[in-house]
Amino acid sequence: MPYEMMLSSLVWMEHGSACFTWFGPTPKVTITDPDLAKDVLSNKFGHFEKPKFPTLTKLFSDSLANHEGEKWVKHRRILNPAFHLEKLKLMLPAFSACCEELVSKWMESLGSDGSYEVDVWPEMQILTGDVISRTAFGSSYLEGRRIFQLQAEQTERLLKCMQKIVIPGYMSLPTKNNRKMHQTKKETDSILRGLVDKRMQAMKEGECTKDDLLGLLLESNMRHTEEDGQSNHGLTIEEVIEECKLFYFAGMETTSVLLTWTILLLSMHPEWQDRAREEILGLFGKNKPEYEGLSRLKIVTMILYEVLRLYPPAVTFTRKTYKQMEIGGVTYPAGVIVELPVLLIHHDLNIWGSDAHEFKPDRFAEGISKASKNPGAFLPFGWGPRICIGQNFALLEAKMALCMILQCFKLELMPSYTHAPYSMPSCHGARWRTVSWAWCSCGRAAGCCTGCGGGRGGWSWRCARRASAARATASSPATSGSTGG
Ligand code: HEM
Repeated sequence: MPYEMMLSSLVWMEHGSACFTWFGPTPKVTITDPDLAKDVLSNKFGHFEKPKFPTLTKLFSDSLANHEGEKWVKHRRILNPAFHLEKLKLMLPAFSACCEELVSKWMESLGSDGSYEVDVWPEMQILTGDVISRTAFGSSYLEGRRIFQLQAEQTERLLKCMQKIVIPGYMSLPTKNNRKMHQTKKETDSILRGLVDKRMQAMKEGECTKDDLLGLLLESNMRHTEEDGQSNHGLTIEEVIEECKLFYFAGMETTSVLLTWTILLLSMHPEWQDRAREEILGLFGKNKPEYEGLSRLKIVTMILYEVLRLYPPAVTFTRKTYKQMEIGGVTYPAGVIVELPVLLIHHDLNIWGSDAHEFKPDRFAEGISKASKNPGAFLPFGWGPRICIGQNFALLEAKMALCMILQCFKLELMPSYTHAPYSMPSCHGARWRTVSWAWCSCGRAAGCCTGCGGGRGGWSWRCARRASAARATASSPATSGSTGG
């Protein structure tokens, strides 16, 4: 675990809800009071910004997640409608097509005893990568898949040189790794440009649907060109390309981590698995889930919230003071990093009770606001103006996947699974954060991915210390006669 994170963690235990450390030469305050965290995230006076890493932004995605000020407002305004419920409903067939592929693959893999050992995390990464490909690129989703592979490779390479990235100019040196990263960016941009050009042509000829994410972004581009030719009103093609890349980074890894933990926890808590399945079969039987039914799922929603509380895919958020600013009675100068460790807020015994570390979906029975002593202490998707734009997308996708899996399979935990969760830089996708937190809910292990050499990066929860992912047994009720539905 990087030293500063260990230090933050220890200092926090010793000194309470705000503690001070250094991030290299930059002062850092870690705030665990949810009300103060929400003050920071709501950014009422515009005094906070996201910490900046221009070289990384250029190599990965210069998009909504990095923009500030008017540019952010413009991009958020254009992207928001793509995630409205009406649009999400149109994306449901893409969600279910991807889940159907997964379920069929598992079915075909069943052995003579009617069961199949599943390495859950990679399976969920493929699923959520496919969902992004299909919802972003519609019928061109197979070409989209290649982008997803390239983005994953790019992340792996970045993690390799993470320790050196703080050396000024390091990323401009012609090292093998750096050259490869520039090549990968070029290849990604060129595939995306090809997809965009093809789609623009089809849209001009009135051939093509505008209901996938790419279609919606291009519509904004076309409107701007047709109406007044001013770049203020729509996205340029380059901006569309950058936003498409962001969907992979922001939407793939996070949702796969949510689904992986959900499957793991349902395997560990068969009583909740049975309750979820009962609800699902009651609403849909063996039919394909539709939107109205998905929005009525109560038990499944409670389970997903509890998983997001215990293992939030984004474990910490960071901001930087842009001007002098007071937080909780302390005045900070410009340039201080403010870290908001959501993971710790979600496990605070004073807020969630003495069972805070346990899986108890019942705490969400009366909704988020009644789940703890502080209604604002549940922040898996962030808060304020920069709250996750894809939260409804992610929850709908997760519900669809769970429904279709539990309709067909009973999940059991493999005896070889070791429960030793720790946060780690995400090797197969990215949520880039400047600093992070390593902490273990079971108190047995904390550390970061030795394969990547640790360092700063995107962090997500990893579920087993030894295996690359946890394994679960899936057995088809149809063939094994077990209680699957
Ligand atoms: C379980 C799944 C997800 C989780 C836990 C999650 C979490 C988050 C969090 C915590 C933030 C705010 C970060 C901050 O304030 O620094 C965020 C922002 C964002 N998320 Fe998600 N996310 C998820 C899924 C998705 C999906 C599926 C998409 C898109 C397809 C997406 C797109 C974005 C974007 C574009 C932003 C930046 C918003 C802005 O800066 O205005 N996310 N996400």
